[in-house]
Amino acid sequence: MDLKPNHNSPVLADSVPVNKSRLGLSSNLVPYSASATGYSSGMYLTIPRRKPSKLDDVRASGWLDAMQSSSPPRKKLNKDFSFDSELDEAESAYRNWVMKYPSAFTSFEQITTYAKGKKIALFLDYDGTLSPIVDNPDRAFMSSAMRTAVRNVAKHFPTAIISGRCRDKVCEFVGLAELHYAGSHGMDIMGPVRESEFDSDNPNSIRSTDKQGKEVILFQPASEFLPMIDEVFRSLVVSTNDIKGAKVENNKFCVSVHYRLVDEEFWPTIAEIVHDILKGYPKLKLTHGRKVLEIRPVIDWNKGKAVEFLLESLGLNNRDDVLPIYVGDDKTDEDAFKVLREGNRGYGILVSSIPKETNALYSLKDPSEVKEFLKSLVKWKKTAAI
Ligand SMILES: O=P(O)(O)OC[C@H]1O[C@H](O[C@H]2O[C@H](CO)[C@@H](O)[C@H](O)[C@H]2O)[C@H](O)[C@@H](O)[C@@H]1O
Repeated sequence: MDLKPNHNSPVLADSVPVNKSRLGLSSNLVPYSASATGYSSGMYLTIPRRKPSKLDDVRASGWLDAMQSSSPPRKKLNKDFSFDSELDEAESAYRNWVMKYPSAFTSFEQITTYAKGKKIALFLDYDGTLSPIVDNPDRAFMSSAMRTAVRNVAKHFPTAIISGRCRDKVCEFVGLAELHYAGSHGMDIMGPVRESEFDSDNPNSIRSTDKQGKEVILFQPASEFLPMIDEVFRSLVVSTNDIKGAKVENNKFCVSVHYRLVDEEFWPTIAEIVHDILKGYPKLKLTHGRKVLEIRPVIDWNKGKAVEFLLESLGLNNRDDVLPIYVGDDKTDEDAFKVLREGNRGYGILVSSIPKETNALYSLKDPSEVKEFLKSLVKWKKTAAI
């Protein structure tokens, strides 16, 4: 089966910009200028080397570059108070990008033609996909129009939310009991019980009940990391306490360190703090999100694996008559796009208003386009059923 739209779709890597430090040319390997050199007591010219600082560590690891590139640059006004040519360039770059990753709207017919006779399974990320990105993560509410769109779509297609947030928090934000939820980037899944698949010996899989009293399976592949994550969360809260605007969020199996409201001057300090704490925890790793550093266990589990797990528990995995669609905006969603893209299993839709490297096949500009796309799916399903 060929799900690809009509474009060459390169599989691309991490979008951290390439610079000297990523190429291993860290600043302490570069000779200093003449003014910094001196003669030793002997005859030889020596080049004093600065002791590598913590800042070098975070630079060399590419963290600072990634932090700086984790959100679109601000639009600039020129002295005539009109947007300068950078904007035109940005627009034309976006137009070129959309040719490579067509809008799921303009390709709607292509998508639905392929979906005819198939069962669509829908996977939705939360922040930046169902809710717009806002300064305060505790106030990233979904509009009631979006909630209605998600509720309606879930009446026709099995629908799951897969978020980096703690599962309870994202359940509360979405507020729809009829959906399936995976929190902590897929490391905390509440899915339906499938007797045939339930492995009672698997310590990561336990039977539980949801808030409505329905029997469910809780799959938590990183459960052993809970005390460690909690410890790191507490250390980070203490260490970032004096940095204005910094916010540490406990997402149960991972921790988010937000720097959206931190003055850029202090971003290196945030990076150093996280870097230092992580040094003591080799079983934890760092990933980058939208103005957020995310600490999570080094386990082979991600949003892509969560999609596969949910498809399996819904009895929809490896079926030619099933079309999974995943909509997301962030780097962590790339794992899910990749799973769907490899083996032409389904469609990934990246939500972005700026060009980004992605494994998705289609794009949508922002959450309001996501809402319209969901509504269109419902409309199509209703007319297709007549
Ligand atoms: O997988 P997601 O549902 O997209 O969650 C990823 C992270 O989203 C949240 O942070 C982001 O959205 C905030 C609210 O708009 C914004 O303030 C922040 O800068 C963004 O990074 C959430 O707070 C994190 O815990 C999630 O990991």
